[in-house]
Amino acid sequence: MTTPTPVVTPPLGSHAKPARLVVLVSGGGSNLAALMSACADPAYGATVVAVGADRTGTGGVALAEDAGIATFVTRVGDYPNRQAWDHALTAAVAAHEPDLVISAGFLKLCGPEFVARFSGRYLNTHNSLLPSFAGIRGPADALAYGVKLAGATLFVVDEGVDTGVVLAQVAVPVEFDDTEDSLLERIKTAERAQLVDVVGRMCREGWSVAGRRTRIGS
Ligand SMILES: Nc1nc2c(c(=O)[nH]1)N[C@@H](CN(C=O)c1ccc(C(=O)N[C@@H](CCC(=O)O)C(=O)O)cc1)CN2
Ligand SMILES: NCC(=O)N[C@@H]1O[C@H](COP(=O)([O-])[O-])[C@@H](O)[C@H]1O
Repeated sequence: MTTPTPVVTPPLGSHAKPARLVVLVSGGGSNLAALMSACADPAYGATVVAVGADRTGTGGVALAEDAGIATFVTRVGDYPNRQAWDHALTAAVAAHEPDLVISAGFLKLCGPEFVARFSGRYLNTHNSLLPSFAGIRGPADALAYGVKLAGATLFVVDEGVDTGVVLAQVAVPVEFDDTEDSLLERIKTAERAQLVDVVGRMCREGWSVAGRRTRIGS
């Protein structure tokens, strides 16, 4: 089998010129909070320039507002169809000229226009070890199946559902007496650390993609 030629993305940011992150949320925003906290250190190499949501009243948008970060809400129901919503979301994100777009608990599938506009620069953190347990019930599905390892996956979003190339994965044990909540919390703790670590390294060191294989740094 021939090895595909790597597509190399150079570092996006530095201490002097941090990479611009736009973060999309639908909920409490603990992943966003972890990123915001990391970005407070100039050596991290990135800054959150805007936070967007698909619904009103999210904790994530409240966190951003409290920190003086720009926010926007783009609701599917405010548009005549999904394509028009996708177009509006693309424009809302593009207005902030992001180097990276990060879905952190964003519970909407983005359409072809969005995925094409931010191709290769749109990441999602998902709370399962993909390709197992895609969708919006990852931890519950993992618990129901009885797997011994659960975890989180950071990947580059494509037009499929949780099918993009994998950038990083972290595993946590599933205990015999876990509930959905206890497992979710264990996953989220590991997921946040992974997100902060890998996004920072991508911004400072760049990354390569060869077919489905990826490498952070050179
Ligand atoms: N084109 C893509 N967009 C997004 C992806 C992706 O892989 N491809 N990942 C997500 C997040 N995600 C899981 O990680 C995910 C989000 C939403 C859904 C879904 O079925 N959503 C329904 C609505 C559900 C609701 O509002 O409660 C929908 O979009 O209509 C599945 C997986 C980020 N976007
Ligand atoms: N498939 C989408 C999905 O389930 N995403 C999950 O939502 C949580 C958001 O938490 P947060 O709002 O505290 O960052 C995260 O665990 C993320 O993996």
